[in-house]
Amino acid sequence: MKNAHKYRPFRFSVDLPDRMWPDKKLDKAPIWCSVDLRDGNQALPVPMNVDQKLEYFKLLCDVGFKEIEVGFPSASQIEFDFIRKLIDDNLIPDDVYIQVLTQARPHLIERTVEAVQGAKNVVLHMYVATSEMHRNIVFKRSQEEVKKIAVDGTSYLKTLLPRLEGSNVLYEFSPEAFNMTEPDFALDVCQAVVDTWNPDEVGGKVILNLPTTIEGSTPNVYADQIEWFCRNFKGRDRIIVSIHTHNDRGTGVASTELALLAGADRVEGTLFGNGERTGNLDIVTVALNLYTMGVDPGLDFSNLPQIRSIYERCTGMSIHPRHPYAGDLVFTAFSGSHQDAIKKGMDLLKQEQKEYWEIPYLPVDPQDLGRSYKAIIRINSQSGKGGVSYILQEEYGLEVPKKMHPYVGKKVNEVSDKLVRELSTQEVYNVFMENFVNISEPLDLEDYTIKTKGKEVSIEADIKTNRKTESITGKGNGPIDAFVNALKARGWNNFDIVDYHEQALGKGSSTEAVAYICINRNGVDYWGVGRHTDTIAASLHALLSAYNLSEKE
Ligand SMILES: CC(=O)SCCNC(=O)CCNC(=O)[C@H](O)C(C)(C)COP(=O)(O)OP(=O)(O)OC[C@H]1O[C@@H](n2cnc3c(N)ncnc32)[C@H](O)[C@@H]1OP(=O)(O)O
Ligand SMILES: CC(C)C(=O)C(=O)O
Repeated sequence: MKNAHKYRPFRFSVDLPDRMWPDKKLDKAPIWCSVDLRDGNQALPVPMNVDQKLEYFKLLCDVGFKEIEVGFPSASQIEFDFIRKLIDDNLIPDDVYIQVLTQARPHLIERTVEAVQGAKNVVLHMYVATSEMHRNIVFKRSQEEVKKIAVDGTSYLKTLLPRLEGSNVLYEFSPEAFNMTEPDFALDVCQAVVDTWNPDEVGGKVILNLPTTIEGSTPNVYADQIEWFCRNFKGRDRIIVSIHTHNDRGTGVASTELALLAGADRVEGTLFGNGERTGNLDIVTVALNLYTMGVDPGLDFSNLPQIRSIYERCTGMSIHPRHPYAGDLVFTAFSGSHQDAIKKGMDLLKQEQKEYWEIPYLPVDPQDLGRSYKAIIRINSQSGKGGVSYILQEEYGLEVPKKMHPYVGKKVNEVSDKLVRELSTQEVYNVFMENFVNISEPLDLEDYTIKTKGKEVSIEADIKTNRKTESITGKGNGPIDAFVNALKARGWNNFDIVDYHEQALGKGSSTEAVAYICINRNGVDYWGVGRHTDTIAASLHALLSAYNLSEKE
């Protein structure tokens, strides 16, 4: 990268050697404000229409947002009409504040106030960019002149308050690009704006929203800026400190979390981080990060797939498969060691009543977010025996004995390696069935009869080979022992049973027996499985399967 010299180091840090935020903990939810319908919407190639906005607004209310920025009413007729519809059709829950954004220009302010007349609860949000870059490039004005835009805009808005008689009105001011503004100047503008609005006279607190409009530093620098601002603002109890981060450096979430440690009270963001360029802060992630630290976020994401589907339909955006919490693949392990650990964790969870969720590689219970356990393990050539046996157990109820896992895992791995792709659960099952279950060549059990006399069991079995059917007989202390002796007497010998397991599969009249038998032949272990409605038949098939597999090698 030969052009690094084009970019200069970040210049707007504060000097805060006694910073306190690194020792703080996130132990309560902030006030949340969704800006999906404004900042998110303004970044869409095709902004939402009124119907989509209505559906989205309902979604935000259902999730539990109490402050929702519903638009920039002076921007377009659609924005204006949507807000009017919300108010005129009484669609806003009584405990929800709608928020509207405007520049500090009189005709836009006036139109904004017109848009919200009659609303029960309103946040009037005005922004003026304060950064050096904006002052020089956009406004071409000095610090004092830019401050005057903010103060004059605030004064003008205040003169219109009588038009909102009967509404609960809060004022929000954003020094846009706060993070790239000289800290003293940002503080000075905000102080002047709050003094102009004078919350002691108007009532309520002023929301001072301090955005990283474009990210420009590491999150710790932003946290310092927020802590410094909170400490130095005169009349901290007259304001709510709000943060509004973007994600240009991919650290929108981190910036928000550190800024909360640094003293911010309120967070603006969007679902899944839709917004300008690389997006706004993803509120879902911050809220669920709190949740997974044991803090109730006060927002309900227990049906994330449904929220995601409404989001995708209304915005036309899609969610990356690895998007935190919401992506298709975030609860899926393909790799063997992860699968092994997840299977062990899930097995323990079934056996023990645990106080805390503790599954390696699954930081959150998928079911808490409306996801299932179905896809937590998927099989490809990176997968191992633990994952394969998890699928067989969870999807097909097959309790493959632990010592057999490596044999099944190897077969499945070979198939996936050969196909160079993921295997469906059905394919995993097929590999298991075809390679281990009821293997009937060269020897097949056609029929058998068991007789019991005292403790002795005798068997007569018809065994079909590729040429003919032979009847063999044997005695033993149980059916399997008798069958082994019958086989050995016929000369199909030179093996020992070294392991045996059985299970019932299914319920009621459709219950089947599954037997797993391991024989050792010439020092090598071979596992076979028998599946039958009859328990003894299942065991005999398991033994023959193991024997047949040893013959194939
Ligand atoms: C960081 C953010 O996301 S801020 C929100 C951004 N969102 C949007 O812009 C979406 C909605 N915006 C719009 O529909 C339009 O831009 C409107 C309606 C606000 C204004 O429209 P127009 O006046 O036609 O155009 P435009 O936005 O280009 O206006 C630029 C002028 O506003 C001035 N301006 C920009 N921001 C502000 C502000 N916050 N307060 C006062 N004046 C401002 C500029 O300096 C410029 O002035 P100039 O003409 O003297 O150079
Ligand atoms: C209007 C402000 C808060 C904004 O959207 C930003 O700075 O990103």
